[in-house]
Amino acid sequence: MPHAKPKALHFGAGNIGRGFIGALLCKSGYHVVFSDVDKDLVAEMNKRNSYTIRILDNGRHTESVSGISAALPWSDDIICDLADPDTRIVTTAVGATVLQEIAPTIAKGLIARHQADAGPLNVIACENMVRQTELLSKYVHDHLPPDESAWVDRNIGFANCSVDRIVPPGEDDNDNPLDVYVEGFREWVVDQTALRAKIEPEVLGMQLTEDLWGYVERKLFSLNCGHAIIAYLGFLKGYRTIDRAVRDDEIRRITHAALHEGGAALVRKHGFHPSEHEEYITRIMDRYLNPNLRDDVFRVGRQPLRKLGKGDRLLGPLNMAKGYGLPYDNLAIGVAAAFLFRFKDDEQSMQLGKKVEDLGIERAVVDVTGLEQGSEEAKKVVDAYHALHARSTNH
Ligand SMILES: NC(=O)c1ccc[n+]([C@@H]2O[C@H](COP(=O)([O-])OP(=O)(O)OC[C@H]3O[C@@H](n4cnc5c(N)ncnc54)[C@H](O)[C@@H]3O)[C@@H](O)[C@H]2O)c1
Ligand SMILES: O=P(O)(O)OC[C@@H](O)[C@@H](O)[C@H](O)[C@H](O)CO
Repeated sequence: MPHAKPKALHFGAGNIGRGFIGALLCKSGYHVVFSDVDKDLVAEMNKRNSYTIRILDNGRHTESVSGISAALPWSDDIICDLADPDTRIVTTAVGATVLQEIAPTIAKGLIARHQADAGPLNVIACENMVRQTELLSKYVHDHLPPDESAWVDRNIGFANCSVDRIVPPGEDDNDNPLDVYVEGFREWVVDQTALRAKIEPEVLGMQLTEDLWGYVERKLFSLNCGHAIIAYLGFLKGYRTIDRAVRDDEIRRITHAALHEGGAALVRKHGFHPSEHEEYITRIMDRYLNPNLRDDVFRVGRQPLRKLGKGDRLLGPLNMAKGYGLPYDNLAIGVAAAFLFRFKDDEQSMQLGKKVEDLGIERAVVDVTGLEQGSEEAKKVVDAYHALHARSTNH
């Protein structure tokens, strides 16, 4: 049955899905269908159809989200939703490593949409990585025959974006397990040039731009960079939450200095005004310090192999700073700390530990980060690793 309202389909009903993207779409007048692999979560969403967002800034307040529904990704309902002319927008927040898993469903749904002559649609992946929606588009095209690929190119806008709001893990003692805790700050910037249809109704708080890359790199190489450094150094000193870790003088000094190292490179590359970028850094440091969020160092540090990727939050700014001949010593400390992060429930952290054990730290650094063997930057990371390892309380 078509809904009277325009529809949005959102993959991933986790923290950012419920706490930001799905909620914003709902507030903008869409009926939001969440799709998640978690059967209990899907059942709960269909039972309650609503939840509360608790905004944890100084003056705490709440927002309620209602009129939602949910379906499992492998259900026929999702294909029907993708083929429904009322569906205007598809978003994801499943994790960058999961995009490949949802691509076959999206491809199948888009073929059905073509057959139903249901018109254009925009897809926006809200994962923390550079060119995340382009990657999803590539995976989707891998599942399309050539004639369908051509139709999708003409009718489906795959738009990259930058998405920013800290949404920590939820608390277990809520009456409604769907409730979610967020910070007040939010920013969602989308590449307007890739859209294939006007986003209608307009999504409140979604900023459209023809020049996305400055936003993407500014956010990933600043907020996420500092966040990761606090998580890894915090773990080594035995802190459980980001706000506690960043209150440690040494961690705060290294993080702040790393943000300035990456910041100097960002200012050079994107032409940001230095004093505005300074304000951006100050605001980020304040966000880390928010004591109400109690964000988990294991959530923020999760999947260190992804975070140590060449274009990701640590190596991205390090390589950029190095490229401009700027200092990067504190960024190198952050990279080194990532090699010491261990959490038994985090597969990547355990794989990373095994790699260090098998190859030794010098070769592991080269293998994981793509830094050149014997280079000044690889050496700085290895030296910082040895210094941290010697002092760590967690090893
Ligand atoms: N939490 C944040 O502060 C935040 C902010 C900005 C961006 N992000 C990005 O959003 C994404 C999700 O992060 P999160 O913190 O919400 O994680 P999360 O673990 O809370 O949510 C991910 C959800 O995706 C679901 N999922 C996993 N595989 C799936 C599949 N195949 N199909 C459908 N659903 C699937 C999970 O069950 C889970 O509910 C990540 O890429 C993250 O980098 C997170
Ligand atoms: O989601 P990840 O694993 O890429 O990164 C962890 C956090 O840094 C991240 O989720 C931030 O909270 C978020 O990017 C804030 O906008």
